[in-house]
Amino acid sequence: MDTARTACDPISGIPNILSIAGSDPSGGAGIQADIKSISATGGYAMAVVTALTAQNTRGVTAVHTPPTDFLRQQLDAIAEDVRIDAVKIGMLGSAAVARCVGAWLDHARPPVVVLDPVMVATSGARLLDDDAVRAVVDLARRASLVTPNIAELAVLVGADPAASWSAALEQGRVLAVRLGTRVLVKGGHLPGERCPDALIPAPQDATGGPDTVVLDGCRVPTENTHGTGCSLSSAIATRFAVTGDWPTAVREAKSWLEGALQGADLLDVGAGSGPVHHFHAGPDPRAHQRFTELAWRDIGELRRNLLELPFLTALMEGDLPATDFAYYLQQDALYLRDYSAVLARAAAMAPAEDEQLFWLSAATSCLQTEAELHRTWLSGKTGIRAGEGDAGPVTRAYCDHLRAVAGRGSYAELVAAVLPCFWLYAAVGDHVQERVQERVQERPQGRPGGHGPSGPHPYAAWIATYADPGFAEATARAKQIADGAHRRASPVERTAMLAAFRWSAAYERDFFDAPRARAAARRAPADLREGAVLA
Ligand SMILES: Nc1ncnc2c1ncn2[C@@H]1O[C@H](COP(=O)(O)OP(=O)(O)O)[C@@H](O)[C@H]1O
Ligand SMILES: Cc1ncc(COP(=O)(O)OP(=O)(O)O)c(N)n1
Repeated sequence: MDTARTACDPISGIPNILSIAGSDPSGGAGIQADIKSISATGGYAMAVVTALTAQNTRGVTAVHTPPTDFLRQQLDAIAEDVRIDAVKIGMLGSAAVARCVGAWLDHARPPVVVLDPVMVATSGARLLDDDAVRAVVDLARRASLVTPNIAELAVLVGADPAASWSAALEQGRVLAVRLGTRVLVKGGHLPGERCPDALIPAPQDATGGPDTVVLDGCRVPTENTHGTGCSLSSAIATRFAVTGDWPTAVREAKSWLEGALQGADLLDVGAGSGPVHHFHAGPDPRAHQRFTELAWRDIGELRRNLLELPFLTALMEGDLPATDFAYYLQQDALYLRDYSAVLARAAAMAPAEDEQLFWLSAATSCLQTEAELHRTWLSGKTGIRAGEGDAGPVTRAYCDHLRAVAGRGSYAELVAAVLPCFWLYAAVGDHVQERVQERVQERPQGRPGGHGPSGPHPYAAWIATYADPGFAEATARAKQIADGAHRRASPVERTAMLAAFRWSAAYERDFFDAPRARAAARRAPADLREGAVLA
């Protein structure tokens, strides 16, 4: 089974996940748990029923298995119409059902298959007859990931259930070799305060590939653990379809499940082992809010600090030291070159042509602005030539942050990371323009704004560049794109967007403060300067 990065719908970012599993009418396990889990973790859920159980939180009283040709019709109906980004397989019940699903996998070839080899429910009820185990092993060879619990792991390797974490890991390794696929060993049924899981690579991956990844977790003190295996495997399938990385998918799914277990006692469902709270995080309230509103509010204090920076006050007053201004321009020119490359990356990741074109044009105008900075401001007025000078610590950190998001983050995260450069710069421009106008009205004869008793404003021409209507338009479009990306993002991505925006905003503020910080450092006694050798 091909396990390369999946391509879920690039526009919505919502993958289509198919659960092939049994029905648990009490809603805690089976397809009912799968649908809740897939939906809660950012996927679109589909379900094909393999078997019907009469079940509640205390146990299973009957199982009805519909004919396998009807199962095949359900599977074909979906595959003929819908792009399937990942499949999760749960209860199969019989060898015939397992073989039917295996034949369909060979035919439909979905890109990702997560198999939870359900054999026994928490209540102790058998959910797989004896001769079906071989058929499930056969099916497991076609899976991208198999997620047995301790008892199922023992059956699959033909041994007694592991009594310790190290024994479970050993059985997991044996199973991965036997099946030729990756295995998630789950510590849920072992004693102890911790509840680790471990992702064991497929043998072909293990040669020079990734090592076993242990994902630690704390044990949530609750009796309500019905359906944890179903919920976890569905969440992993969903998060893998979104992220394309197994350790990330398992980490995100496990962390979400921990929240669902913590919220389980809030539910009042049945007298036995109750279900977990799939929607513990609620429908993400941020889905209905604009990113730009959330983010702007989030950096309220930072914005106030930025507008009060001595650099801006001195710029407006016209008494900013020329060396500080030159340093600022020089760092800006260095920054713009990297920023342009990051914008080009956003263009490459953009889901639609109009967004692609927007980022490409922004990347181009950065390079043009950089050239203009050198031509008009740097070489002429400060004697600094193009490419001269090193990036200072703030420029370096800001560019590193942007490059890291461009390399590792999603499109939504990258859009959030590049936005402050548009938006805060525009806000600084508006602020400076407004104050300058106010002062002109207060002191029509004096600075700033032209010729007064103390002479022309030295930065009037620079301040005038802030009034560029083209930049205001581009800022409005970048904000609109960020709002769209946020609407389509998963809850995890929304959090990452806010963090990326917050970091960039902080660097943006520090960027305007960098000339002052540099001048202060230069005034410090020699033995306190960076790199000083102390006797
Ligand atoms: N009490 C608990 N606290 C935290 N995590 C748990 C708890 N019980 C199970 N888990 C986690 O739930 C997932 C399902 O594990 P497990 O219960 O072993 O499987 P199954 O539900 O298939 O029997 C695993 O990630 C496991 O670590
Ligand atoms: C219809 C159905 N499918 C699977 C299970 C067992 O699910 P699992 O998630 O392994 O749940 P617990 O063992 O934690 O209950 C089921 N009970 N019913």
